[in-house]
Amino acid sequence: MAQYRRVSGSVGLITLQNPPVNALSASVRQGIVDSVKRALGDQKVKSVVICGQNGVFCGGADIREFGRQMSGPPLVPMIHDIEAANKPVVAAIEGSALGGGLELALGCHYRISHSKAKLGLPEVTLGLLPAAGGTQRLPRLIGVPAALNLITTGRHVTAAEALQLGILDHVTEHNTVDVAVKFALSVTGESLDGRRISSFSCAPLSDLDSLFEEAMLKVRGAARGAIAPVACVQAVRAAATLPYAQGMEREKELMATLFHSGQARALQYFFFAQRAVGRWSTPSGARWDTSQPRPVRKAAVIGLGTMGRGITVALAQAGLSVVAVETHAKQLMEAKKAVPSMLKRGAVRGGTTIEPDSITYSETVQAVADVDLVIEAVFEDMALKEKVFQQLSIVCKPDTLLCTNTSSLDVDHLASQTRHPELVVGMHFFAPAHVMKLLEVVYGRRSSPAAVATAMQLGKKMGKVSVAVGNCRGFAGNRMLKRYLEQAFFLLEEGATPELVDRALEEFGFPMGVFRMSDLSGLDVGWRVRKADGLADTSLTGTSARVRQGCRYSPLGDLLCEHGRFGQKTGRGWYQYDKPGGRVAKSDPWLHNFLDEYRARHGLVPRCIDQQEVLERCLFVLINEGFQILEEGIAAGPEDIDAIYVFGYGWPRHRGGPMFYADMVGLERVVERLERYHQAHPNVPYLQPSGLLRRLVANGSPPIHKWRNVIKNRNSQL
Ligand SMILES: CCCCCCC/C=C/C(=O)SCCNC(=O)CCNC(=O)[C@H](O)C(C)(C)COP(=O)(O)OP(=O)(O)OC[C@H]1O[C@@H](n2cnc3c(N)ncnc32)[C@H](O)[C@@H]1OP(=O)(O)O
Repeated sequence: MAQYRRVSGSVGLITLQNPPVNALSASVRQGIVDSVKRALGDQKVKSVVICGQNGVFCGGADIREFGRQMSGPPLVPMIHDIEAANKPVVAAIEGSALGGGLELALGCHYRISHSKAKLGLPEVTLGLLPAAGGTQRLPRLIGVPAALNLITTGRHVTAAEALQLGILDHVTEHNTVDVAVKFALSVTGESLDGRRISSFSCAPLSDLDSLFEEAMLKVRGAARGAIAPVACVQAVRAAATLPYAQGMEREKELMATLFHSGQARALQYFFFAQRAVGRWSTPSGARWDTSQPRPVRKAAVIGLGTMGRGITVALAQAGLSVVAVETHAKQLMEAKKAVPSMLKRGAVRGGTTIEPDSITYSETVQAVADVDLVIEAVFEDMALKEKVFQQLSIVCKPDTLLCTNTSSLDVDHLASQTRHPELVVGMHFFAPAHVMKLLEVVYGRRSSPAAVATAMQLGKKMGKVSVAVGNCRGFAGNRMLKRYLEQAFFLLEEGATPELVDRALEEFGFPMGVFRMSDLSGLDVGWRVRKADGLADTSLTGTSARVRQGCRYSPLGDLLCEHGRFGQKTGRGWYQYDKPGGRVAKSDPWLHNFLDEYRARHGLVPRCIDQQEVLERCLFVLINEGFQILEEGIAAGPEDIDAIYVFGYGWPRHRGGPMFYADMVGLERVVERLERYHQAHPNVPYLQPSGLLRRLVANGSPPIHKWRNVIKNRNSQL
């Protein structure tokens, strides 16, 4: 809807009304069309102001309408009619002017904004392009290079930057609508000839071809197979080379290729999925809207290795005062140097300032006596962690929340070491902890709703996407990853190479394939866990070398570690590097010989493995574990798993996340392929389709947003 009224005698004021962000739904567009017509037809009205209710100009087209039959007046002619009006139209921008919202403002003759507003054309992040004239008007207004940057990245800019770029005419600290109305009065009757952006030409550039070639190269490099950024470059090129009307045709044509694409569906699903994970709940009844978080002003970190340092930085960046504890003097000294420089680099990147004395360092756990929350980040060793939790339980205030940054250990067991198990939760950060967006908040059997709510809220304050998950080995992310890694090892045994497997995964859209990723994170990490679990026994020979607990097992990773090949840190792993710590992975003949010898030793006849098999084996088994996790209630919904994989494991966002990908591929096909692979590898039980996956197929493979109903029905029968 849009409200229309006349103010200050001669100004028609149009207010968009569609809470919470005044998205341009069919009824809002109809309201705008009707109001503009009224204003232009009213002789008493000399100028027009368009604003949005509740301090938000407009969050853009209504994304929820995209998957449906479109109705109501289309955006392009609506904006065209505003620009063609013979009375000045002023956009009064507060809050956000994004996507179609900014495109609407670009159709106005003047743009006035509050200093706190954010502007941008984020359509590319939804798999689209700004197809309401954005790709044609913005380059004409601010020049091709700046428009390319905004349109291909979708980044939001502040009002100050928008003013500098020339998007805005004026920025105010006062009531924006009042300022815009006054301004509209002041320009009444003035010529609008120089105010219609569609009549502008793009500022000439000396070498347009090389500018666009470079832009295309950059975009293709960063897009990892996403098609929208490429289409954005093509559309801006049309603005630079064609008259406006033809440019608009090109914009429409390019949008048509994107609009119904699987990538657009995936990205729009993911937009809502990110918001859905904020509405968390746990089986014990704790919920985002009813569980009260506790205030956390002062926090502590125990253990200042790589993770602890990152967490310390992230806490300080969130404005908390932090006590950083490390009992090893050398490690403490190193951390005292490293943390301030990490903070400094972060401040430069983010344009922020950090209070230098917000962090105090200590060599003893006693220093955490008065903190509100502790995050333990010591070495991944249960005995050590037990000791830390026992100590914390004595030293801390009785109501201090005790969190563990374990990546797989039992949170309930750690809680049992304390006097207040209800105040214990897992906070599983991803390295580097001050950079990576994902945080798994792991609730235990006894974690109180307030404890979960506090950890979730703290994560948000730290700029993380916090996902609540239940307690199990590896939680959601690493539990699924284990199956993916196992399949990758099995593929090597059967004839694949690390290069082949990695290429398939990288072409799928992962920034790194599984083997390059293992080399980066260190092969010794998994080896240590497998040794602790009694799995990494390379003394076994014959058939028993490749079987553990009755299931297929590959000792390849263990053997590599025994050769001292820990990945990048030792200069050798699945690949070779020019030196320890080197970054550029090169194919390693030693490794290929090693694989040949290994296969010969175990009587394995290598066969040709294609990329499709790599993707199906590695991804479908990971997805299958995801269904198992949903079945067990470890994750509340598919959106949680998808957010974990996109934000924590490099799953390409334009493929929506593993669970969305399964929906796209078709659940029946996933079941069929898993069954086939299970038949071929009967000693790999995880290739058997999970009960939930089968039930969804039996229920006619409902779309992903209906899966929760099937999960709920099952749980209510238990
Ligand atoms: C052939 C057809 C041609 C059509 C041409 C189309 C050209 C134009 C395309 C577009 O405009 S696409 C949309 C572009 N806009 C965006 O991408 C902005 C998306 N929104 C945001 O970034 C943020 O919501 C915000 C506006 C910055 C506000 O952030 P805040 O943190 O305050 O609130 P949120 O929790 O994010 O959102 C609240 C609520 O509103 C829903 N929502 C937000 N934007 C939209 C939207 N554009 N359409 C529909 N719904 C929207 C959001 O999902 C939240 O609801 P819940 O999911 O929590 O229920």
